Amino acid sequence: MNPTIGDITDPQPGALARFPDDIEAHLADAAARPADQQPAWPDPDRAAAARNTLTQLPPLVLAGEVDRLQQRLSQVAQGQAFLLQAGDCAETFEGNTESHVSANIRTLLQMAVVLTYAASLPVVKIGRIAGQYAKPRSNATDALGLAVYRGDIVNSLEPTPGARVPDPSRMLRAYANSAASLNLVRALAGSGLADLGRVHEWNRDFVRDSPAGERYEAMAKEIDRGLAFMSACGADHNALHTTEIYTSHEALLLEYEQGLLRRAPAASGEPRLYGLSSHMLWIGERTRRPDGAHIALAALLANPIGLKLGPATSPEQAVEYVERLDADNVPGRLTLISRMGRDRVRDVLPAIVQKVEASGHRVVWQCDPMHGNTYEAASGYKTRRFEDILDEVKGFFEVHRALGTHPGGLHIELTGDSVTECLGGAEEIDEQALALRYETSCDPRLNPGQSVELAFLVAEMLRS
Ligand SMILES: O=C[C@H](O)[C@H](O)COP(=O)(O)O
Ligand SMILES: C=C(OP(=O)(O)O)C(=O)O
Repeated sequence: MNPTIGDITDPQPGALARFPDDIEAHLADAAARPADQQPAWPDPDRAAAARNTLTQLPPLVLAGEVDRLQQRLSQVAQGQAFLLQAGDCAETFEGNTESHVSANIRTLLQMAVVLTYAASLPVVKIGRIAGQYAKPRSNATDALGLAVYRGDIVNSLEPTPGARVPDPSRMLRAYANSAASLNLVRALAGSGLADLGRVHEWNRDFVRDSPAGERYEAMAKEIDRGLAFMSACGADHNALHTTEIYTSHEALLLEYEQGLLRRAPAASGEPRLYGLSSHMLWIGERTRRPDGAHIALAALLANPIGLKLGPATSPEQAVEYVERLDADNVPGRLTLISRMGRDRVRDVLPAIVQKVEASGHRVVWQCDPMHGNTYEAASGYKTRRFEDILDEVKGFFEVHRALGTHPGGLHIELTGDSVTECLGGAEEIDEQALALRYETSCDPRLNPGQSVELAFLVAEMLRS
């Protein structure tokens, strides 16, 4: 077992009113709405106490950083940049190690270099990191009949009844773990790991070692020449050796998100309400009921917001969400993350894109090719096929090409560890191989080889 950061003692619950009356009234309204996927805390007062502690701790990110991401996403929405958002399905406290965090960031950067080159556009990089600890689940119990694991911020994966009891002190451990990984992410973004030459060197290793490497060799060589050219021109040191990496997670666990709300001056100078648990927050497929607490909270925040849209979404509903979550009509304020499944994306997405574009709102269109393509293998492992993932991305590009809209980004579950959780890819992982290194605590992730291969294949799509 890796050491985990210890619990923080809960203070007594105190007065929660921290904001001007009108904001408190909106927050009270949001909190009173139906909230799906929340834990049944055995002692709700302890959960309130943990939330109170969070209100007194430093925010994890700063409003200025959130505003900068908003500007970057506004470029994506206007077709001037591409968005790559990726990381673990579920972070764990035990997995919050230097090697795991660095490997995930390294994989994100490797993909980003290839996409930047192919798209000839800046790539905005957002990790599913430093807070991706809460999971929505399909069922309340697991195959053993135990209360289901809802992410390390709620309960433990350990298969015992006691370990599955929701424990509010885990919110404080999640905060501490997020602070630690965020600290590392910030350092990595400003240090050698982000050096473009070094990242490309890893991609060259991938091209050399991968059974499918030959196919990507020409592009890797072009990138070599591009880097040599930039360096010969004396391109700006910062652009070549450091990068910006933003954080995101699903805003699922309401007490946690409420505890990290802060009012801070926005870029305009006006104070606004931010969710400072992360730069970007998204609302998941299972918690996006229009009258619910999650959507109401997201609507109040100054952060860029993501919204997952599954295949049952109608174009009219999509427009309602957009009007609600992008009331001020800010390009890139809302990222619509389609996760339709490879067999539905070509049928369902076009009408949604057309109707939302016609509404005049400039959203980021992002494809999550993971969550609509999950199934259970005969061995019982939850998995996804690389070819299905690729096909959904292809469908997403086809839809946007046909409509003349910008296929703005990808949302991927991956890890920098060499796991065997998704089938296929150049390594041809088959169902027997799943057992070799199946480590996810929730959904199957692409491994580094599959992730970089996907980036090269998407690069081909971007250039075609
Ligand atoms: O990551 C996403 C969800 O938490 C997940 O797909 C739900 O998984 P389940 O169907 O195993 O509960
Ligand atoms: C749960 C997730 O996705 P979705 O809400 O799309 O199922 C996720 O991205 O972790």
